[in-house]
Amino acid sequence: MAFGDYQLELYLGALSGTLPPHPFDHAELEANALAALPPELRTYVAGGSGTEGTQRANVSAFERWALVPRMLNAHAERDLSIELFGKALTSPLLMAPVGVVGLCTPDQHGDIHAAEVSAATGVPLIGSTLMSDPLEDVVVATGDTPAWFQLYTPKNRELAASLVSRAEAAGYDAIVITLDTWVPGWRPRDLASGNFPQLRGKALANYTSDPVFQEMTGPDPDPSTVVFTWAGTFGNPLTWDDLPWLRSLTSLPILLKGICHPDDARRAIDEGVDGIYCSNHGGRQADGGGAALDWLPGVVDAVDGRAPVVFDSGVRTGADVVKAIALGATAVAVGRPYVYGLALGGVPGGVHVIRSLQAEADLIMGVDGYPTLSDLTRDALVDQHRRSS
Ligand SMILES: Cc1cc2nc3c(=O)[nH]c(=O)nc-3n(C[C@H](O)[C@H](O)[C@H](O)COP(=O)(O)O)c2cc1C
Ligand SMILES: O=C(O)C(=O)c1ccccc1
Repeated sequence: MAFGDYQLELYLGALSGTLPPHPFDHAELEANALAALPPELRTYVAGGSGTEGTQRANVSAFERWALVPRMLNAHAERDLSIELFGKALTSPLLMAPVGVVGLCTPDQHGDIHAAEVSAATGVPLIGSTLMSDPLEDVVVATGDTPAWFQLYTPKNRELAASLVSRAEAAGYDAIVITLDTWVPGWRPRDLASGNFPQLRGKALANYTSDPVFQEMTGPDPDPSTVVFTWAGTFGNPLTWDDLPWLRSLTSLPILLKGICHPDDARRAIDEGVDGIYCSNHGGRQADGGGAALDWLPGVVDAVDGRAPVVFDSGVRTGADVVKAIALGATAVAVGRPYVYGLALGGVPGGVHVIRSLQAEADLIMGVDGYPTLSDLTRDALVDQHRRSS
C-alpha cells in the first residue's frame, strides 16, 4: 500500500466512523506504549541523559522553524522519493537503529518485527548491533527493502571485522558506525532503577552467534560469562587514526553516526566516508548539548553535497520530516516513535507510525505548495528566533 492510499483509507475510514486502533498523537502513543511495555524497559526506551534537557531540546527545536505556505502551486501528487546509495526509496524516511527493539514485543522478536515493518512500508531499517535475533535472520525479514547495519565497534578488532563481514554477506546495503556511544551516557533514570538490559544478557544475539565472540567466551558459556565478555569488548574509544582500518573492513558504503560539528563532517568526507549521520543519539548520551537539529545546517554546509546527510533525534511528526529536509538532510530517521508503535500494536502498530509520518509529510507538502523534496530548500523556512530578536 502506498502512503497516499493509507491517507485515503484513514480519511474515509474515520469519516465513516472506523477509527484506527493506534493513536496519531505522539504523546498519546508514547503514554500507551510505555504502559504496554514491561516496567524495566520503560525508562530505558523513553529516557535520556542527565536532566533530559538535550532530549527535550531535540523535540522543541523543530518549533523554531516555520514553513512558509506557497499558493497556486498545487499538485495533486507529491514526490517524496529519493535515491540513496543507488537504491530508490519512496520517501526520505529511515528506521533508526534501536538496540532493544527486540525486547519491545511480547515474543522478544521485535527486531524481526521491525524488519517486517520495513518490508511493509519500504522504509529501510538500520539494524542495531544489539539485536535479540542474529542479523542474518533480521535482514531476511526486510524483504525487498534495503537495510543497513549499525556497528558498535568492539575493542576486539577481529570481532568488529567479523560483524561487518557477516552484515555484508547477509545482504545489508550500508554500514553505519555509531561514534557517540563507545561508553554509555549518564542516565539517571536507568541508574535509579538499576537497569541496563544488555547487562542482563539481553539483545546480545549478534555476539553469541559470532564465531569470534564464541572463541572469546569458550564453548557453552554461562550467561554471566557472556555478559562479562560483552562488557569487556563493547565500546572501542575510536579516534581518527582508526578510520582507515574501519574503511578497510568493507566495500559497502560507510556512514558515521553522531557527527554534529562541521569540521568533523568535513574531515570524515575528506577521509573517504560515504555518508554523514547527524544525530545526538536522541539525547541519550550527553546532556547539556543543543538540539541535534541546530547542528544540521552546519553539517550540511560542510558536506557541501559531497555525500548524503542522514538526520535523527527528535523527529515526531511529518512536519518535522519536512523541516529537516528543508534544512538540508537527505534522509530522516525516526527512533522512539516506531518502537512505541511496535510495542503498542506489533507490526501493524509500527506500520501505522511510519505511514502516518509519510502521510502527514506528504499532505504538508501538498497544502503548502512544495510538491517535491527539491522544492524544500532553506527558503521554505523562516527562523522564528531570528525574526523575534
Ligand atoms: C531504546 C533506544 C536504543 C537505542 N539503541 C541504539 C543502538 O543500538 N545503536 C545506535 O546507533 N543508536 C541507538 N539509539 C539511538 C537511535 O538510533 C536514534 O539516534 C535516536 O533514537 C533518535 O532520537 P529519537 O528517539 O528522538 O527519534 C537508541 C535509541 C533508543 C531510544
Ligand atoms: O541505549 C542506547 O542508546 C544504546 O545505544 C546503548 C547501547 C549499549 C550501551 C550503551 C548504550
